Amino acid sequence: MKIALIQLDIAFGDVDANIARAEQFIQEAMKQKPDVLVLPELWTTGYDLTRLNILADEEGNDTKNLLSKWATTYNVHIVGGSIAKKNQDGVTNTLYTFAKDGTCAGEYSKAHLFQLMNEHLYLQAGDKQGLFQLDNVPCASVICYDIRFPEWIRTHTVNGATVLFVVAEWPLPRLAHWRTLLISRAIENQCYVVACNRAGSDPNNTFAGHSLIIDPWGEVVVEGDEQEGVLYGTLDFSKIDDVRKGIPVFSDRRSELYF
Ligand SMILES: NC(=O)CCC(=O)C(=O)O
Repeated sequence: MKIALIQLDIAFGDVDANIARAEQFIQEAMKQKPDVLVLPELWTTGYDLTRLNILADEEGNDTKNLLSKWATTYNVHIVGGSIAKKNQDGVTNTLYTFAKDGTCAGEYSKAHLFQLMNEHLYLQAGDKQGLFQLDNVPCASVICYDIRFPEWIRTHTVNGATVLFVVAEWPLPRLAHWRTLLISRAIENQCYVVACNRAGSDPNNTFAGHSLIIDPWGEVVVEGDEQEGVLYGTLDFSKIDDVRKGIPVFSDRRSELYF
């Protein structure tokens, strides 16, 4: 499975500009014929939280139509970052995955809201797991701060996920945490971690970039720098079986001892 990570520099609150820029990068990425494209967190609006009442996408309908169209037009699966989705209870930070046939393969709303960036003031938390399949590969998606909750990630891998997609707007001052947490999640879950962060700045933060693909042994397959751009990497699923056979963490778990 060949992956392209679109490490976008998101224009603050400018949905049309972000869609146009993302499509330029998608066209560039498709020259390498990836199977899966990944976009970052809140890629249409950025963290323009005070204007979400006008910017958020009603029921995610515009985003779903766009991702479905891109998936069929470019013949590629899309882990569609996340967007602000407006529904009757408020706004969620929601990730849609579309398969190349244009169908929605998964929907996940960020479960852990990040208070340092005021998410709790403007967003509702999700409460459902992010499991889905692409080409019969069991996958899961989570969003940014979720990676600080190993028990949440473990819930997904115990339920079968072998590829963990992470979409993020992770600030530069905590770059070391980003790398360490992602590598740890890959090692402890013996799964691929495919993590797409944004580049650039907004009025409140400078973001880290450093999108990463990490294999089930914890080795970095590819890592970006802080600049906007596209990164490519290939997942070799035999590595998951090899690592899990060598150190059988899942069958050695003592779930009766844990919370
Ligand atoms: N957008 C986010 O969830 C950021 C999370 C973050 O920066 C962290 O340190 O955790």
